[in-house]
Amino acid sequence: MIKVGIVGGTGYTGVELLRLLAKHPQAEVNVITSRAEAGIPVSDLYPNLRGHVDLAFTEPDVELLGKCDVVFFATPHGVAQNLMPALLATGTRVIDLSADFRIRDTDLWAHWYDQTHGCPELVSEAVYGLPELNREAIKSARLVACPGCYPTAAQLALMPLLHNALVDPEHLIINAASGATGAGRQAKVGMLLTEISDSFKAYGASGHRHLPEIEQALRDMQPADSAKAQVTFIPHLLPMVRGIHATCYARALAPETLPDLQALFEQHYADEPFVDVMPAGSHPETRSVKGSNVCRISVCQPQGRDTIVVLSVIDNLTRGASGQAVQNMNIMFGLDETAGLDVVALLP
Ligand SMILES: NC(=O)C1=CN([C@@H]2O[C@H](COP(=O)(O)OP(=O)(O)OC[C@H]3O[C@@H](n4cnc5c(N)ncnc54)[C@H](OP(=O)(O)O)[C@@H]3O)[C@@H](O)[C@H]2O)C=CC1
Ligand SMILES: CC(=O)N[C@@H](CCC(=O)OP(=O)(O)O)C(=O)O
Repeated sequence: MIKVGIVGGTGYTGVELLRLLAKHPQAEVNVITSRAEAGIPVSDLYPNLRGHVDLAFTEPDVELLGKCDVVFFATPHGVAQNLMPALLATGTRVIDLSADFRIRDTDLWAHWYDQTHGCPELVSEAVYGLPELNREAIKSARLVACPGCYPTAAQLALMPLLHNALVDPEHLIINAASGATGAGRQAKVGMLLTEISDSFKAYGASGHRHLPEIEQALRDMQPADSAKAQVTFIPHLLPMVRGIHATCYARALAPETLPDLQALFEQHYADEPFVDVMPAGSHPETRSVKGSNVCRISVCQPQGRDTIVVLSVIDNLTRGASGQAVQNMNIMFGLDETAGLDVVALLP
């Protein structure tokens, strides 16, 4: 069994990791940390785990975590980078769900995250954990930086088009909407039921920290000689608990010679266990992926004009965070990529 540690077990991504790993056939959680809840049994805080997880929270301790084969960080930005050098020195491998190691340009990171990076020397070693893009590099990585939730939905939607250089990479538009768990578990007035229910709004329209991350991966998936990316990204808050819906718009470079897009998408993702290209004319819905690691996609070309639209849905906590983190662990340890993730979405 792979010995797993989790730093930050009381947030939504931490408890989602526990839900998935509790049923993983080849991994067991040995250490789960929380400074505020140290000493408290996990199942006291999360009764859904009663009978499945027999552990208590402990203080984060590098020596204890270093005895694990792999450590997940489910902590706010800025935490993993401070513990990373000491932890990697113990020989354990790390999967970071935060944004600390996602952006290769540390000045750009500092600009968007409003703090100086605490561990710039390890940034270039980190592998961006989008398996459909970086599977080979993930296999041998010591440090995997899991993509953010909006980036995952948008990057999977646009990858077949950019990989085949079919659209203008400098005129991409991503309108995406997230459920409230995307904002984490901390108490904030703006996330109260009374503030968000029965309403819908955009936020961060003039700039959201996922923009540089989205653009970096959109460049990585293009042929090297033409890699550019300029994205207009507008996130929205949906009055629901889980799920992201991204509507992505791209302009065809040569509309008259476009291949059959449905066939292109189906072929691109034919061997991918966690991307489902839906039949032409489908409208994927967030509830069809609730609690599962699948990204459901559909592509269309409204009125046959030169704008291509790709619709993409994920569960922000599963494919957008903890499920993708477990998928990365499976790849790193040479396991069946779907181990512990063969879950049918909860519908309705
Ligand atoms: N929510 C989502 O949909 C997604 C979240 N993410 C990312 O995953 C990470 C976790 O998010 P989320 O689960 O929402 O959690 P929260 O940010 O709500 O939870 C944070 C956890 O980290 C622990 N923690 C906080 N500060 C420290 C510290 N200095 N040292 C050690 N532990 C600390 C907390 O426990 P305690 O303070 O008791 O130690 C708590 O368990 C974030 O970086 C987030 O951006 C990524 C994709 C999607
Ligand atoms: C609804 C909501 O507030 N969503 C979060 C993003 C979700 C996320 O967790 O992304 P990171 O891992 O990069 O933090 C936000 O817009 O800040």
